[in-house]
Amino acid sequence: MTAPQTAPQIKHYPQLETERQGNVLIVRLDNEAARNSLTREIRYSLREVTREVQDDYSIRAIYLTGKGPTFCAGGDLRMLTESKAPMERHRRFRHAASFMPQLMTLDRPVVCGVRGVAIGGGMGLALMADTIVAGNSAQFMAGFFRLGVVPDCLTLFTLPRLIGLAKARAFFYANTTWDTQEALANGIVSQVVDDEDVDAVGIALAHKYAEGPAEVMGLAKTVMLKSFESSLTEMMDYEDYAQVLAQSGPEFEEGLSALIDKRKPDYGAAARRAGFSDGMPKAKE
Ligand SMILES: CC(C)(COP(=O)(O)OP(=O)(O)OC[C@H]1O[C@@H](n2cnc3c(N)ncnc32)[C@H](O)[C@@H]1OP(=O)(O)O)[C@@H](O)C(=O)NCCC(=O)NCCSC(=O)/C=C1/CC=CC=CO1
Repeated sequence: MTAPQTAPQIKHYPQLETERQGNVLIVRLDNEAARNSLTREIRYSLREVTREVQDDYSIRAIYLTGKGPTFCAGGDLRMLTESKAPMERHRRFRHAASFMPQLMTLDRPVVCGVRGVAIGGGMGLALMADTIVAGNSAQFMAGFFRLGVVPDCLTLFTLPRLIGLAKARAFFYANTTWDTQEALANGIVSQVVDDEDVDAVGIALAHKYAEGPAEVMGLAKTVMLKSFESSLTEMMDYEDYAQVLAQSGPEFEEGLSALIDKRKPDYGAAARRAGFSDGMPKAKE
């Protein structure tokens, strides 16, 4: 039995544009009129597409970006004028938040391309990615205290870890805006390119990541995220567990034999041959 050559199509989700390029999924926030703010539709769609990717190991990396000149204007301000009843608010925000841990912990590399403003929750969304490629116009803005809301979209998790507690406090308290050079100097973006090159560079990087042992990289990502809440001995255990899993999988088999044969490994083909492309074990070729 041979593996299918054409990649399965991704479902359509409201206010998201999705495109399959081989084993890379491109996801574009698609609500330019409201500056890609995090509407119910976008949050729901991000949650659902992340779930779909979670189950589909034929997708080996993601490129996330926004359509139009603004990456993401953060939380949908219209939500703030809706009912103030505490339980209703709680439910609404829990629902609003449900895509975040899924995207943050997705066991596949995520590259984010940012052009224009990434403010508040929009910056939070970008920081959930493994790597950010910024265009010249990119601006990373705190935004939360201007509005009188607590920083959310996991920024209280990601930013202190990325830049340290003292710098994160100052960033939020002073309602800071970083241009690309400041974002680069603070290490939240990996490179700055012309706006028109952001997609090409970001997608090429996602393909490069996808060429790697994506499932093994996913294990490493999961263990890395645990490092902030674990002791040294727990980390030894996680590493050990991840290593045993990795070395029992097709990607390690491929990596080792490619090294011995002095050829470039084809991890994608190895994973396809093993038949786990949609998360369900299949008969081997
Ligand atoms: C700098 C801007 C992002 C873009 O400026 P500009 O290109 O000049 O566009 P505008 O004319 O201002 O806006 C165009 C239309 O988009 C609507 N819009 C913009 N931002 C939002 C938003 N966040 N939610 C809903 N709609 C938005 C705007 O109303 C215009 O619509 P009309 O054409 O119909 O009039 C600039 O737009 C800007 O500064 N926006 C606000 C950014 C902001 O403060 N975001 C919130 C940060 S805090 C956060 O994200 C967290 C929460 C927490 C909890 C709950 C709710 C919210 O946020």
